[in-house]
Amino acid sequence: MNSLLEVSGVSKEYKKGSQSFLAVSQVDFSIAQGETFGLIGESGSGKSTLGKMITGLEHPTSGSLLYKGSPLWQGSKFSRLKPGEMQIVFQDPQSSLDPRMRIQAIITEPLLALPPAERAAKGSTEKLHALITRVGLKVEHLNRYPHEFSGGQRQRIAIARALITDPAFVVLDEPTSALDVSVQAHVLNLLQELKRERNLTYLFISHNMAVIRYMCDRMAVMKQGRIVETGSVADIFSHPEDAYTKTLLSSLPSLHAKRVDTTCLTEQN
Ligand SMILES: Nc1ncnc2c1ncn2[C@@H]1O[C@H](COP(=O)(O)OP(=O)(O)OP(=O)(O)O)[C@@H](O)[C@H]1O
Repeated sequence: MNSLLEVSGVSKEYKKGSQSFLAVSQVDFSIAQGETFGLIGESGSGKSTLGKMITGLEHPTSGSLLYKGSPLWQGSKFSRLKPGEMQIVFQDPQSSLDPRMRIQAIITEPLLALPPAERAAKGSTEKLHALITRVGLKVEHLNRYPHEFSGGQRQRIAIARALITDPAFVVLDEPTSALDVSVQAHVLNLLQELKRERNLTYLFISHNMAVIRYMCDRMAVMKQGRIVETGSVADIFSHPEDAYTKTLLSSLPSLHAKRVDTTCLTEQN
């Protein structure tokens, strides 16, 4: 298996005055090229902190993060191999989109990190129109503001913003948790399709076992900053070993549902 990302012994300690708190403790896992790797755990278990360390938004206290075999962190500096190679989509599109910016400016903002020629190529009118249409929105939406859209549409805008740089690796941090159930499956299906079309690798963070089962190839279960179980989704769902994983599975309403239910949905975008 070719690892795209290798996380080894990674910890994150937050300090507040004389107090310190270990949000992530000695975490190890790897993600192969083309895989969707799920991270599940209760609120506060360290999932988002891990996603932020991988994408350079938080600095690990210790441990190593290798991307394509090269360290992501050099001392206290995050070193991406190529700007825009990694992107992150956050849970709440309401707060992650600047209300004062038009959609076109929001989607093209990540291109500012790219060299001018690449910025021009990736932000061409043709590419922008193709991308906005591909995520299920319209070209005329580019002139509007975030408040003019539904939650599902706003998350489609956030997905377009993440993809404009043609990333290879995307962290999806609870990308559908803030959405109505009727909209969730549409956005999940869009993410699956985009992954296939663009040869993406995902780290998919969720607290919903059904969503992890639907989306992921392998997964890790986190509790209080530690990984308690890692394996293929099929193995963990059929033979969970850790007591906490068993608890998560027992709280799943329909353990035998292989898919997120898309049958009774109405498209709300
Ligand atoms: N910047 C910070 N300063 C101090 N503590 C923090 C900071 N960010 C996160 N924490 C703490 O670290 C722990 C892990 O938080 P994190 O957001 O990673 O958890 P999570 O598993 O993603 O939770 P959720 O599912 O609710 O998003 C929590 O106890 C949180 O309060």
